[in-house]
This record gives sequence, structure tokens and C-alpha cells, in this order.
Amino acid sequence: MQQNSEPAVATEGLVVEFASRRSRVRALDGVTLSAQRGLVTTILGTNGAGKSTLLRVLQGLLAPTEGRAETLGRSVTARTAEDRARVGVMLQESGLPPAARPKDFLPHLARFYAHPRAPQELEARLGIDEFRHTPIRRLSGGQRQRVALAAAVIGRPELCMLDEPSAGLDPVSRTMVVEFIESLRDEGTSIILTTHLLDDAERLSDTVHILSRGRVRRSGTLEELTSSSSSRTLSLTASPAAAPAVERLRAAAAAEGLEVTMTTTPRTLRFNAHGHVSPALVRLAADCGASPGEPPVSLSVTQADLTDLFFQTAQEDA
Ligand SMILES: Nc1ncnc2c1ncn2[C@@H]1O[C@H](COP(=O)(O)OP(=O)(O)OP(=O)(O)O)[C@@H](O)[C@H]1O
Repeated sequence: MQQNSEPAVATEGLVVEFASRRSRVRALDGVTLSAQRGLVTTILGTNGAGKSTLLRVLQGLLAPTEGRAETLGRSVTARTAEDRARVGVMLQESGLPPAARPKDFLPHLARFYAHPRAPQELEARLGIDEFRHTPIRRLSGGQRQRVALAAAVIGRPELCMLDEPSAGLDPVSRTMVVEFIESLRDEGTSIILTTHLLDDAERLSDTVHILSRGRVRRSGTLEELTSSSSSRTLSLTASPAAAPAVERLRAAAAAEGLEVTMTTTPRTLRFNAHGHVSPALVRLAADCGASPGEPPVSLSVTQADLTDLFFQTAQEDA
């Protein structure tokens, strides 16, 4: 028996190198991270950061060049069939049989497990019942994705790895999938998630690891990550009469290295500056009214959110 105190996932110094005669790519460059049981751990990163490579190693589909990786306390290179049955996997390329219909495929899959979920209940929860008679090759990308998610969880895995499960879904299906993932977590399933949808990441994640160029650049709970960041967003709305003052603010923010966006309509000026917002800049903003010494229509300084951190990480590594 495995001890449940083991983390759901643990990696140490994981390196994956893809080498051809012409080039060599270090997709993972010393990744050390862990994911606690019963929580949602999200891996974020720009395209090519190494997220799918990491999942492929954790799924035992790719041998690391260096380092070690464990799922549920077992090395990924030494897993038995029984160990594999405890891990559910949803890949970006679905790997589903094209001629099968969901109504046959899910019950067929269920027969491989001792205590499977009821296929019809899964169909209903993921909206698959609407197209259960259609062969998989005729399903849309978003429909196929939901069948792949159902297939990943039908055996009641203790650990579920989901590679961009909500990407490309319409808003109704996306909500269904996000709520489904929440319910898996509530049942105690450990979940490793990758996504580019930062709203979903904010809603679902207990812990986040942000990868860039094959390395873990930031790790922590959402609260730890955002409170440790010195980044703030200064947002201001002013009347067009305040344009000269807002222009001075823009120049000062740019000189301090902040990222600035401005939009002007006939009735309002909107100004946003993101980065290390100094007290001097806040004082300058407080004077952006229609006449000298008057305050602007609105002014706020807010803590960085996950989106800000994501951009910051990408910029630091550019
Ligand atoms: N089989 C392969 N052969 C050569 N290079 C590869 C291979 N698979 C991935 N790579 C490279 O490894 C790096 C990481 O790729 P990976 O697919 O892990 O990124 P990702 O973070 O999942 O990106 P995305 O968000 O686009 O899915 C990229 O530079 C990619 O080109």
C-alpha cells in the first residue's frame, strides 16, 4: 500500500532535452516542484514553456534526460499497471478511437476499472448526452475534449492530469468543465492542470507553478504569489480637461519603467499603469483633476493578480 502522506506529484532536477542533428532544445531545465494530495495544482507558462513536456514525463510517456519524477509516491519509470490505473490523463491530442460513439466507448472503458463512475452520470454532468450517439470522428473539438475528460476520470483516479481541459470551449461548456473539475477536487482527487485561461486558473488553483523556458520561475498559493509581488496597478479615470495633467503622469510612469495604457473617448480619459507604483506617482495621479489641485474622477491602486504575474514572469525572461 502507498502512504497517503506522499505528495501527489514530486519532481527533482527534471531535465528533458530534445536533440536532433541540427538542434538541441532543453524543454525542461531542472524542474523541481511538488503537488499536494487533494488539491488543484496549476502549471502556467507561455507557449513552449515546457508544460506539456512536464505532463508527458509525469504520465510516463517521455523519459527524462536527467532528474526524477514521482506520482503518488512511485517513480514514473517504475509504475505497475495498478499504479497507472490510479492516475487519469487527459492529453491535448485526445487519443480517442475515431469510430466509437460516446455511448459505447465510456461503458467499454468503465469495464477496465474496479469501481468506475457511472458512464451516464458522467455524460450528463459534461453535457455529452446530447451527442452520445455520434461517432467521435464527427464530434467538434470541444465535444471531443469533454469525452476525453470523461475518459480520464471514469476509473475514479486518485490523481488526474488535465492538459488545457477548458481551452476552445464555448462559455456554457467551459463553465460545465470548470464546475466538474471543482467537484473532482471536492471529492478529494488530486489534480494537475495546465491552462492558458487565467480566469480558470484563478478560480480552480490551490497552488500555481509558473514555468518559463523550462524552469519554474514562481511557485505558491495564489495569495502567496500575489502578496509577494511588488507589482500594483494604478487605474485612473479623468475628464478630458485633465489631459495635460494625465500626460505628465504618463511621462512620469514611463520614466519609472511602468507599463502604461491610455484610452481617450470624448467624455473620459482612462489611464492604467502597471509595475512598481511609487508614492510620488500616486500623489501625481491624485492631482489629475480638471483644474490644478482637483482630484480625478476616480483613482485606485490594486494588488497584482495572476494575469499581472504571468506577464511579469514572461517579461523577466524575454
Ligand atoms: N518532440 C519534440 N521534439 C523537439 N522539440 C520538442 C518536442 N516536444 C516539445 N519540444 C520543444 O520543447 C519546448 C517545450 O514544449 P512544450 O510542448 O512542453 O511547451 P508548452 O508549455 O506545453 O507549450 P504550449 O502552451 O504551446 O502547449 C518547445 O520549445 C518545443 O518546441
